[in-house]
Amino acid sequence: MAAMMTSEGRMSLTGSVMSSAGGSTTRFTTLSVTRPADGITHVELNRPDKSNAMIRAFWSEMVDCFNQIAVDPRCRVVIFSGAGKLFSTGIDLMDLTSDIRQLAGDDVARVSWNLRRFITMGQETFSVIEKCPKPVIAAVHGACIGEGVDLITACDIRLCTQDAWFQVKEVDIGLAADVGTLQRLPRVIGSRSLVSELALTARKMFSDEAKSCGLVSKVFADKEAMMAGALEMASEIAGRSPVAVQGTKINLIYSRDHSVPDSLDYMATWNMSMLQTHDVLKSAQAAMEKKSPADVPFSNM
Ligand SMILES: CC/C=C\C=C\CC(=O)SCCNC(=O)CCNC(=O)[C@H](O)C(C)(C)COP(=O)(O)OP(=O)(O)OC[C@H]1O[C@@H](n2cnc3c(N)ncnc32)[C@H](O)[C@@H]1OP(=O)(O)O
Repeated sequence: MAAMMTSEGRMSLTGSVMSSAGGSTTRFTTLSVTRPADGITHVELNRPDKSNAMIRAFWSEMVDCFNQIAVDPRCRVVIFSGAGKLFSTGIDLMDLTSDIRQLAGDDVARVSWNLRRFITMGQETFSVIEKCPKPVIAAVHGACIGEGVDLITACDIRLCTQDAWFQVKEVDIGLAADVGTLQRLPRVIGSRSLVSELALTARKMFSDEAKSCGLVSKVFADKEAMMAGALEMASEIAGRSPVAVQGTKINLIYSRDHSVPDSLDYMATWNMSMLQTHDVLKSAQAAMEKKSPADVPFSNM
């Protein structure tokens, strides 16, 4: 697959075409996938003229994209952002109404069955981020609404710009959020009271509050500064042992969903093989020699 420099000086995997480890290629219409530096994949929501509203093609493209990233040994960390003036206005409202109207089934059971499949497909769109062992850094500017919040709560790290705002908007369009926010947001920000307030009133939460409640870990002056910060953070992660990094993501998510004893048990089983990696010896030696992990060549995984 050809790699080339974009007009912005980034390394591009031929625009919105992504190659899996096996060499097959997928063309995305709603996502742009580039490689700005070694080990770093940048996935960008790419419908800027429609405020990155999420259409049905986006759902399946997300699944394909993250399943490919999961097995791409060249990718060690992902940055996720939105093209244009804002991150995303959530589900495409035109799509939503036509999808619901066109649901097949000649009685209530069959219509419900198909609606359930539709909802679980929507859920998988964002669950794939969590299932992908590579850490994902969400970089949010401007509005992040509805499904945009579903998306970022499935990411591992969230950054935003000073002008960013977040809105759990679903109650305003007559539904209970059903593709991840109600399940993940309470685990991201500690206060269930705040989660309930945001989800029940659909009020906007601006960047300062997002930082103080822990939804984001850093706020940047503007998008340029945020993307530079995201790239710097991604480089820090990409320079470390992929065995350590991916094991950390997987075990953090496991422990979020299980008891401490169960998680410790899982961890012990995980590391009984992973501790045998060469990366431990290499890293320990580098530490003794006062070298940075970034100076140690770790093979891809
Ligand atoms: C199974 C799953 C079921 C449902 C899940 C739902 C979760 C959700 O996502 S709920 C949230 C839905 N989103 C919204 O309610 C936001 C709608 N958008 C807005 O309110 C505004 O766009 C805005 C954020 C206030 C920004 O306004 P402005 O700066 O004036 O831009 P616009 O002119 O409105 O937008 C530009 C362009 O984009 C189109 N667009 C924006 N958002 C959506 C959207 N969500 N769906 C479809 N289209 C959208 C807008 O129509 C404009 O298009 P033009 O062709 O230029 O008119």
